[in-house]
Amino acid sequence: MANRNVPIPRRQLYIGGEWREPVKKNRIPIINPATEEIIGDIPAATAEDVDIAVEAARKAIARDDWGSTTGAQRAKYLRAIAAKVLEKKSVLATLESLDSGKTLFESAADMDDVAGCFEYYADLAEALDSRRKTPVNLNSDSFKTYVLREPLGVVGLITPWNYPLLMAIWKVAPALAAGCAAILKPSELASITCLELGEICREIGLPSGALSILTGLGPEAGGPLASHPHVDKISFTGSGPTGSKIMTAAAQLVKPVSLELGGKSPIVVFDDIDNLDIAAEWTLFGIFANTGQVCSATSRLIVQESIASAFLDRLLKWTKNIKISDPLDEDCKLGPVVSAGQYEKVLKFISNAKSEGATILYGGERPQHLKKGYYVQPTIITDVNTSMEIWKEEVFGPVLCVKTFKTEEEAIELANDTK
Ligand SMILES: NC(=O)c1ccc[n+]([C@@H]2O[C@H](COP(=O)([O-])OP(=O)(O)OC[C@H]3O[C@@H](n4cnc5c(N)ncnc54)[C@H](O)[C@@H]3O)[C@@H](O)[C@H]2O)c1
Ligand SMILES: C[N+](C)(C)CCCC=O
Ligand code: NA
Repeated sequence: MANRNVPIPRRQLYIGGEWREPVKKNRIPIINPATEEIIGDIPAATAEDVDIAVEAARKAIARDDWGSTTGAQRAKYLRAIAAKVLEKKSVLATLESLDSGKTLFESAADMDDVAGCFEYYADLAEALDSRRKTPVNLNSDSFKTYVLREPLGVVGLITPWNYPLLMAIWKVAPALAAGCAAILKPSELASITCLELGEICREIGLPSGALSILTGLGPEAGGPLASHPHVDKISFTGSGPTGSKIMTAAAQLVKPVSLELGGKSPIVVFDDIDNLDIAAEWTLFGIFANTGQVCSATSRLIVQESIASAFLDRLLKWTKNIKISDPLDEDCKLGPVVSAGQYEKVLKFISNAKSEGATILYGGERPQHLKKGYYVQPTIITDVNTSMEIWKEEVFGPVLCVKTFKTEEEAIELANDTK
């Protein structure tokens, strides 16, 4: 049983290796989506704090204790972070569930992935040393030529709430492995574990300024980071519309940018499948894991007409048995969505689908046994056509839409019918 009373640490911004109150002293409430209660608050960074963090990052790169490290030295820091994450796994997982509504099982698995990711990039950092300077043979006596692999500089990392710590460290770990100085701006909807990463970096003695963590709102903290002239690259994971804004800001400075955005992935089930149960299990996993809040969620089921009825019967039977509860409950399989905004958005998608003529085969509402919390029933929608919003747009919630096909060509065309 999880300890629901894990205290929520009250942190400041993590800048230049220390905790620093935001210049404007503002804070943002932390809401537990399972109870709708305010359980703490996080600091809200603004452009002024971004300036301070960028300065700290530039200093780190100029200092020998970060700027002149070998990959092997940086790998030691990454492995120390991984070990601390595992040591604190139970508390971190509980904090992640309280903040984001993820089931405790999923949060714990995320923490294993976080540690694994730091280990993976530690290996790559070590491997970098022998490749840092590779000669290039130009068949010329007049020139000596090399390829030098160097860190890019200061990198800004802006991340979403669906895997709060995991999506952040998919960027932090490679940036540190490469020897960059990183500034992380996590999502304001779930930042607790990212701030705890700051505490871990302090505990293991990561050189100051190698990583700063600025919590805060997108336009107020993420915006100034993306458009800062001394941030050499932006790496962003989040929604398409925000990605487009980030790319626009970066383009003004011809700044490199990586974007990992949303999706509307298909899962295709053919009638020659050996085991319908396994297909049903993966279909449910694909759309209901993390309450459907996954960029790669398989939100469109495309099933061959001849088995559609039998397959849907099976899906329906299992969907009705999914345990929806507080994510810290044992055996919880479906927690709430992350926020009131996300809850409204998901319900609106469902009501729009209904008005466009689709059938809600199952779900579509708040579960009756839960009076509080941003819970949505696992939902299956049929009688969908390809011009409907539910077929085209990312819901980012526990909502599966279904279409049938006759031929393989038709299945492929439907699968690829996405922007
Ligand atoms: N491709 C992937 O690997 C992947 C992984 C996880 C999530 N996602 C996508 O993320 C989306 C859900 O996440 P979200 O709701 O947090 O996305 P979002 O775009 O609303 O926010 C992502 C981040 O951008 C920040 N932000 C918002 N406006 C900004 C602005 N104007 N300037 C700078 N930063 C700004 C937010 O504060 C947050 O930190 C979904 O579309 C999902 O598919 C993709
Ligand atoms: C592989 N994970 C852990 C499901 C992460 C998916 C990232 C997108 O939301
Ligand atoms: Na939260």
